Amino acid sequence: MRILITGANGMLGSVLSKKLKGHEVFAYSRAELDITNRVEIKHTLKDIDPQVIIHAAAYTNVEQSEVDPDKAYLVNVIGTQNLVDACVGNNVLFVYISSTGIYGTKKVNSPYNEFDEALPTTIHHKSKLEAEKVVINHLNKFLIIRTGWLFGGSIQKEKNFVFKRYLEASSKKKIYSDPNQIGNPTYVEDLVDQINLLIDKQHYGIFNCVNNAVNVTRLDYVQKIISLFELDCQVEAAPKGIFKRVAPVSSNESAENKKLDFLGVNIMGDWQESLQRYVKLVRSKEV
Ligand SMILES: NC(=O)C1=CN([C@@H]2O[C@H](COP(=O)(O)OP(=O)(O)OC[C@H]3O[C@@H](n4cnc5c(N)ncnc54)[C@H](OP(=O)(O)O)[C@@H]3O)[C@@H](O)[C@H]2O)C=CC1
Ligand SMILES: Cc1cn([C@H]2C[C@H](O)[C@@H](COP(=O)(O)OP(=O)(O)O[C@H]3O[C@@H](C)C(=O)[C@@H](O)[C@H]3O)O2)c(=O)[nH]c1=O
Repeated sequence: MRILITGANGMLGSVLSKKLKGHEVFAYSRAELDITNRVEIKHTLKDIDPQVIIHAAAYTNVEQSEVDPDKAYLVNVIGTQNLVDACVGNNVLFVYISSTGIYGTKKVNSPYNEFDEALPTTIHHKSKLEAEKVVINHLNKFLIIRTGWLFGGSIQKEKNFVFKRYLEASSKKKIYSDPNQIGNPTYVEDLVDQINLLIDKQHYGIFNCVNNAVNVTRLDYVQKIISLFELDCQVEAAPKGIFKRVAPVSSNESAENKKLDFLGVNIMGDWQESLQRYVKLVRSKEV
């Protein structure tokens, strides 16, 4: 299949670009294809005539989106609209990468599923939900993938939470992490396999796609990262106020893959096992 990938320089996009072997992949970084450039989008899609578009480009700075909402809406909503408009009338499968952060704050400590209403609380997550609506309202062949707390890929990527914690703990005896926010640390390699399976099996619609994690806090996550790197550093619960955020991010970004389970196609494994595989790669300098 001819697959076009946006955001190819990002944490997810770069792994998608490498891993979707067996397909004819056309991967574009921002420098090669800016999704806010409507004319460029139109020409590229006409030239490539893709059968699948995996749209992994986004403005992902949650904090900065509160300060500059126009930037978030321009890239995330209008950028998606530009791609969608160029697909209308073509028989292309559009895969949009969204976030479990869109569910908001209604549930306190139980995971969100696809039948929960999305009530986002931050500009970033509002922009992600608006983009979902653009896809749903204009296309009939789409996959919306709601994921969260991604890790993996090159250690140089800005969004690489795992490697950043490794660097921090390498130079300190004690670090802090948030004991109040829960979510599902999710390995990009697993996510790519899951997306590939959904495409192969011709499933369409909205899917939560996260690694299996029950009531896992950022503190649990960072403790596990540091223990897998075998660093001599204590990870303690951050006192209130240490991680002051501009964005009112939900303290519950956790989710379950209910629809994948119903359909018998959930191949997302346990987060700790996936994290172990990734840390092993980082330690052997393979990424
Ligand atoms: N990281 C996470 O924990 C989560 C991510 N997601 C979603 O997954 C997807 C991938 O995110 P992730 O890889 O982690 O994030 P990254 O920030 O690593 O990647 C996003 C990529 O989008 C590119 N981009 C930004 N603006 C434009 C533009 N105008 N035109 C083209 N490309 C652009 C960036 O380019 P450049 O490199 O030049 O800045 C970057 O490479 C996104 O849709 C994100 O919302 C969802 C939930 C959690
Ligand atoms: C630095 C640090 C942060 N934290 C906490 C504070 C804060 O809640 C959070 C910040 O991490 P991030 O910057 O990765 O968080 P954030 O940008 O909010 O991460 C997100 O990415 C976007 C794209 C999404 O869609 C979200 O759903 C989410 O997965 O982690 C720790 O617990 N320990 C630490 O050492």
